[in-house]
Amino acid sequence: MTLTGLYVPLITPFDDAGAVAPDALAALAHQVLAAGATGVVVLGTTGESTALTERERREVVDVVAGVCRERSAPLLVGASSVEALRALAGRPEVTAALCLVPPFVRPGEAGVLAHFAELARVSPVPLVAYHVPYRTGQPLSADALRRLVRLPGVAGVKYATGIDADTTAFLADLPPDVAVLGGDDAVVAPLLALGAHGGILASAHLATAEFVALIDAWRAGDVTRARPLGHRLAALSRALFAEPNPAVVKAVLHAHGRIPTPTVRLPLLPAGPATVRAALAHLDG
Ligand SMILES: O=C(O)C1=N[C@H](C(=O)O)C[C@H](O)C1
Repeated sequence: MTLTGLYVPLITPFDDAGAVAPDALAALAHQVLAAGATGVVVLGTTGESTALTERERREVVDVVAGVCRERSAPLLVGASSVEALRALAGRPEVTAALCLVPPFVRPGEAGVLAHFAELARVSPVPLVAYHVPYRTGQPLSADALRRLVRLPGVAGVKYATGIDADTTAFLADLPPDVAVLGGDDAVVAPLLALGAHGGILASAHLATAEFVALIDAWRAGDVTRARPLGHRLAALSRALFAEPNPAVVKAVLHAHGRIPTPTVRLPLLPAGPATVRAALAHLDG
């Protein structure tokens, strides 16, 4: 299995009472898949998974699994512990688990590799390692990344770092059948230019078809089309990430009438009006 294309990490919409809004969630999944996304992700950072109860997490997976079943679309689910991975057994819609490099502990590269080897051993589905060192505090060299994606049961990596010497070394020498999906929205275009297979991009709730076109253009080597589109979408991503994700994405979706409220749960705070106006101007202006 090589994962390619655009995967939209869905926000979790809340209603006026602050509960998960299942109909709005299903509608969002339908909208982005109809606009050309290859698949969707639930319970990522963008889904505020750490602010949901266990029951809400199950509800989110149930709702979006239903949409993916109907549309035969791949579904990735955030699951970073043995318990969360085992809960994915018996869910045929789940293509892979998005599994975070252990945060905060900073176990070192050998610890990260041992951790993923053990999770892959018990997981009922392949793992996509979520490498986001500015959140986890754990860097990985090109050599460690290569060893990580060669582990049995690891299908690829969501790569959410800036672009540095380890990035170029890693992408220059990728094992076959391994997917690199960009997860740092503002630099996904250069990552695609280096050979990434697609992206997991919260920004792609908006301008979904354009993000699909960006991935297609870089993968086809159509630089004339890809470069200006990449610049435009990077500016949109910068506007959507001007405050902690997904506060601005939710505010814009709400302003467009696609979700019932812009509510985010603590510790996130609602996006400020000027930030939301600036993001809307990128889309509507
Ligand atoms: O939820 C995700 O998956 C994503 N999280 C990133 C983050 O918030 O740091 C951003 C990316 O677009 C997708």
